[in-house]
Amino acid sequence: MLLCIDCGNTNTVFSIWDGERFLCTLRTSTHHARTADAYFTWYSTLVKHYGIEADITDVIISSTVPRVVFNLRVFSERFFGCRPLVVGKPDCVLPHPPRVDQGTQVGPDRLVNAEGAFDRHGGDLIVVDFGTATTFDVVDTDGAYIGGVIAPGVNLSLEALHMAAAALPHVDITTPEKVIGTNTVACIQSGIFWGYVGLVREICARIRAEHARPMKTIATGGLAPLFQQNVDLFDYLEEDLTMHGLTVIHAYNKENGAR
Ligand SMILES: Nc1ncnc2c1ncn2[C@@H]1O[C@H](COP(=O)(O)OP(=O)(O)O)[C@@H](O)[C@H]1O
Ligand SMILES: CC(C)(COP(=O)(O)O)[C@@H](O)C(=O)NCCC(=O)O
Ligand SMILES: [K+]
Repeated sequence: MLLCIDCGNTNTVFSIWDGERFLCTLRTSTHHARTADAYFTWYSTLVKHYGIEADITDVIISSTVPRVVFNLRVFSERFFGCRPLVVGKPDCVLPHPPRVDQGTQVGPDRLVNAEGAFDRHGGDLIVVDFGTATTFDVVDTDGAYIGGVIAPGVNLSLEALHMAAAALPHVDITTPEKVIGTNTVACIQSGIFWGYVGLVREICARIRAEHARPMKTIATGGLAPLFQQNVDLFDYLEEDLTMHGLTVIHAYNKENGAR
């Protein structure tokens, strides 16, 4: 069985793939100082809790935080006896190499999203990932990642308002019913929610105009469901897109990779 690990700047997600489906999805906060032993204590407790018989033979990691990879490697080697495949490292080959400026280090999560989305939908796609950052990944007709857009994430923007303005409280994001807020919290929620709706619409429209071929949009990431509820922004919402991309890249490396 394959253990897929997606480490974002906020959350680290583990998912066990048995070759046909994901048996479980486990989430913890991302923390570079977490040790291999701490990962295993957390992981084995939850796997036992869910009654899963997991025989892990392979591990694949995508991490937007380079520092966590060391402990995840140790975790994989110590507890499953396998050397993990790490997206972005030279020994991990991609089915569709990205076409970007030379020397650019594309976030591995974005490359994984692109592969996952192309596998499910074919080419000419915009993947919108509502993570710590809100990213737009553009997938060309042949499946290559060809660039995109990085905007500040929803929670990051909320936190920035709170940090910089003495009278503004910390607010949780929701879907406001009205635009005109009649109290401070409602005003902030409206600004962030409708501001992001506008951001997504405008950026997608401009990408489409530049790309010149019809494109599908796919949303993923922790906060994607919030934006799918009331407004028609995306063709598909796929919460497991990054995990699916990891299974695609793993299978490709089994067939074509250096090991
Ligand atoms: N169900 C949820 N409700 C509200 N906020 C969430 C939920 N899931 C994730 N988040 C928040 O959404 C943001 C993005 O989460 P995630 O996609 O896990 O980010 P990353 O991949 O960058 O670690 C984070 O700020 C996280 O706290
Ligand atoms: C843009 C990101 C910070 C998004 O990370 P996330 O929100 O998933 O934690 C990450 O993909 C990254 O560090 N990218 C490197 C630069 C690039 O992709 O061009
Ligand atoms: K992400």
